[in-house]
Amino acid sequence: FTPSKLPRTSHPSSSLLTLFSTKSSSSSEPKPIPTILLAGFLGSGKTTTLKHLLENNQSIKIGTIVNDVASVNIDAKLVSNTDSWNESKNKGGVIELQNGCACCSLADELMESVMQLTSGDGADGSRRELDAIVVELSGVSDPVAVRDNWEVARLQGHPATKLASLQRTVTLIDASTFGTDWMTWDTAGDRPSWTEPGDDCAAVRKIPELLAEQVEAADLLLVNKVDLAGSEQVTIASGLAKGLNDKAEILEVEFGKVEAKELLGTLEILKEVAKEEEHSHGHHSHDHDEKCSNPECTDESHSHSHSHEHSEACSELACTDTSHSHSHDHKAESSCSEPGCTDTSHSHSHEHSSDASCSDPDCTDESNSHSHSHSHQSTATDQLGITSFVYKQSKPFNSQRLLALLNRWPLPIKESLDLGLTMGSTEIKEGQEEEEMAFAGVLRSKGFCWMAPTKWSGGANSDAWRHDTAMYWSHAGKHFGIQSAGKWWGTLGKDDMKPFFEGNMKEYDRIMNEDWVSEEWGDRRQELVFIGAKLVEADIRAALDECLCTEDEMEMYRANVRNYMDAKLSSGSNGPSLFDVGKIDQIDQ
Ligand SMILES: Nc1nc2c(ncn2[C@@H]2O[C@H](COP(=O)(O)OP(=O)(O)OP(=O)(O)O)[C@@H](O)[C@H]2O)c(=O)[nH]1
Repeated sequence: FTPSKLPRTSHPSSSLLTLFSTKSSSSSEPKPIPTILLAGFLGSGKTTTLKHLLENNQSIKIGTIVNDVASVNIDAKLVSNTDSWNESKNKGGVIELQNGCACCSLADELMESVMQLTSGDGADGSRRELDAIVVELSGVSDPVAVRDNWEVARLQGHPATKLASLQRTVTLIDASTFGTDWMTWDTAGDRPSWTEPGDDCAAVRKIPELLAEQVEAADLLLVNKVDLAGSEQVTIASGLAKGLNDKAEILEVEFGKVEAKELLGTLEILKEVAKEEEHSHGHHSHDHDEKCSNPECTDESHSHSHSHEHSEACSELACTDTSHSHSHDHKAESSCSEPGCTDTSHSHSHEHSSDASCSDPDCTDESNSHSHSHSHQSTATDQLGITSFVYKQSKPFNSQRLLALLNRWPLPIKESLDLGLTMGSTEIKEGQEEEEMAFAGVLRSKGFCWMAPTKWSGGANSDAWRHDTAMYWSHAGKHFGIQSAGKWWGTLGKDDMKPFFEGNMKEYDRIMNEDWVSEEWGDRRQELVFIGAKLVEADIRAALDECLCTEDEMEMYRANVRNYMDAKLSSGSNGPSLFDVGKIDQIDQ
């Protein structure tokens, strides 16, 4: 297990490591089907979004896998119904994942469902031709864990990963509750019907942690229910989401109304489908440009979802179709950043072809679909003053001083979050310690930390294990926790590490370049990300620096390591057990 990565206590699913065929792929194997994870809290609108996708795309054949927490999978029924109503040629099929979460207990079933979905298509048993697979996760699933499991399966050659490739995570956010949920003390088990009795894995999940994981994993964030939420709630939800994950595209939507290409994230799917259709039906699919509003267009087989050239027509008053989200496609040109475009109901997502005009230095989309979301979200984030920084140090924390600081850390309450986000919360009030106030604006912090042992001897009371153990620090909303994250790579020599990276030397090089702080200490380090509203970075850094071991403490640390090793060696045991990888994870759980 890689000590430099966040371990998921119950994943990767050990059962995924069970036996399956590791046949090597042959060139005749078909291209894997692009697979999308649809995540989001309970009730955020996943099923609504999925239904909208199935109802409003006439040419993409989508297979769905629906995971619900309850023993009766209502979502699967809803989706199945929608799928059945599709024109028969586009039916993708629906598979239920039931009574557990796909991130752990159902990991194997997810793989099997993919196999099932892509195998027979009924009568002749031939392979079902799908353009995409959408997996609707349960409201308490962690998409990162699903991806981790998938990757383990892929590395092990699971046949499902040859049939489908996990490409994208789309997370729904309920704009009307996001701010409140962020500041709750609840665990998922505290919410009626969020989890099934006995599903302890899901029940103990802290709601803000789940929210953070779901948001942070996303390639696309759909801030849903904007009709229900007030504009301030939408601003807070979008701003918080942007602060947690500034790499994701963010769209504000209602009833999950988003165009298929936004959700699926790749125009390749659509292009291939369009090509196929053109071949088989002649001219059937058409570009949704000016002709789209052609009053004579009577083609009922498509949804009349509109794409426009970016022109005055963008704000076309005559466009009264309420069934679609008015997400607009533009050709890349100077008018892309047109200051006059004030339509806040759409996302300004851009589609343009890869040509000379695509010289935007910020454009990193390798697939060339160049899907951009901008302006409204960044404005929201700017207004909220959400920023982030990384705290990196190559010394351990004095554990007692750090814990004392954390005890004084004022975790914000809901009211002050709203206040903090809209007015700034880092103003120092009379009688309050500057250091405490420095942390008031922190909404999320996470990363690895190195804590110096406090007792090198004393049997069960000894915490010498800290020397080897990377700690994962995770704070979301009111919840704060530090737990073991496995061993530092520095417990091994550079050469001993190499066998762990066979086939992935890039990661080895990355660790050497980015994480390996010194020959003496290896990758032991502090690496903490802070995200918050109007953070006073210098004060937070100063408060944390105060907790680092002093030079004298470092000398003592070194002496203790030497003594410890000498004692171990002279005890005649099989070498320094402190450095045995994989033995002490459970100590502080
Ligand atoms: N007003 C409003 N209601 C919405 C919107 N999106 C979804 N809903 C409603 O919210 C409720 C929950 O939506 P679902 O799509 O079932 O949510 P979900 O994420 O699939 O829920 P779970 O599968 O139970 O986690 C339904 O009653 C929807 O009709 C929206 O944008 N606005």
